[in-house]
Amino acid sequence: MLIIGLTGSIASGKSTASLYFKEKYNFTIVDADLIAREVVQPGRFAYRLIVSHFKYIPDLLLENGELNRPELGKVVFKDRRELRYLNLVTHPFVYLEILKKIFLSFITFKQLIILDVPLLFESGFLRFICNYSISILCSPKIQKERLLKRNPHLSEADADNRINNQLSNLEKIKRSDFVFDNNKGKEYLYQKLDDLAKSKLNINFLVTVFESSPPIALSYLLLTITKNYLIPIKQKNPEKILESINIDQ
Ligand SMILES: CC(C)(COP(=O)(O)OP(=O)(O)OC[C@H]1O[C@@H](n2cnc3c(N)ncnc32)[C@H](O)[C@@H]1O)[C@@H](O)C(=O)NCCC(=O)NCCS
Ligand SMILES: Nc1ncnc2c1ncn2[C@@H]1O[C@H](COP(=O)(O)OP(=O)(O)OP(=O)(O)O)[C@@H](O)[C@H]1O
Repeated sequence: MLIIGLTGSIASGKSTASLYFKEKYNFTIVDADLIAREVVQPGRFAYRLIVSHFKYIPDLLLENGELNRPELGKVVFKDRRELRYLNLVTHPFVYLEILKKIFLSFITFKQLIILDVPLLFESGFLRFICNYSISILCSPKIQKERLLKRNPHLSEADADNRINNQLSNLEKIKRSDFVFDNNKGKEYLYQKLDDLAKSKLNINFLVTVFESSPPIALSYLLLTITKNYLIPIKQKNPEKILESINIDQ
C-alpha cells in the first residue's frame, strides 16, 4: 500500500486536490481536519479539556453545545501558548485515529491512501511513513485572498495569524517530494495531479496483495522510514521553486 502525504499551507488547495483524487481515482482520503472536528465533539475527552481550559472565551460554545470553532480559532492563532495547549489535547487523538485508518486500509488491501494533513511536517512521525509527500502551495497574496473569500468571518489580522502559525512555504518545499503550484485555475492543478497519478501513483493490484504480507509490508515500511529519516530534505533548489510560486500572477 502506498501512503501519500498531502500538505500545504492554510487555504492553499489541499482539500481541492484530495477531492479531485477521490472523485477521479477513487483514492482513499484520510482528512486530518475532519478527524480533528470529530475528536472534539461534545462528550469526547478532548472536548472536556478544551471547555474547562478555554472557559474564559465568552462565546466558546454554540447553542447545541458544540465548540464555536471560529471564536476558538481567533484566540489560539494569536496566542502560541494557547495554540500549543489546543494541539496538546487534540493531536494525540487525531494521530491515533489516522493510524487506525491507515491500518484499516492496509488490512482491506487498499492500494493507495492519501493523508491530507496540514501539519504533516510539523507533526513528527507521520511524514516518515509516507512513500511520497506532496505540497500544494500558492503565493501568500493568493492564499490570503482565497482564505478571506472562503472564511468571510475572518478579519485580515485573523487571516495573518492563521498563516503565520504554520511552517513556511520554503520549509515545506524542502521536505516535499513533489510541489504543486496552485496559483492558477483549478484545471491547471488537476492537470498536474493527473500527471502525477499516471507517473507515480499507478499501482498494480497484484503488487498490493504481495506487499500486504506482514513481513514484506513491515520491511517496506522500515525502509521508507529509514529513507525519510536519512534524507529529510528532498529538493535540491527549494529557493528557486519558492520564487516561482511567489511570482505574482
Ligand atoms: C483552531 C480550530 C478550532 C479552528 O477551527 P476552524 O474550523 O476555524 O478551522 P479548521 O479546523 O477547518 O482548520 C483550517 C485550517 O487551519 C489550519 N490549522 C488548524 N489547526 C492548526 C494548528 N493547530 N496549527 C496550525 N494551523 C492549523 C490548517 O491549515 C487547517 O487546514 C481548529 O483548527 C482546531 O481545533 N485545531 C487544532 C487541531 C489541529 O491541529 N487540526 C489540524 C489537523 S491535525
Ligand atoms: N486553483 C484554484 N483556483 C481558484 N480557487 C481555488 C483554487 N484552489 C483552491 N481554491 C479555493 O480556495 C479555497 C481554499 O482551498 P481548499 O479548501 O482546497 O484549501 P485547503 O488547503 O484544503 O484549506 P485548509 O488549510 O483551510 O484546509 C477554496 O474555497 C477553494 O475552492
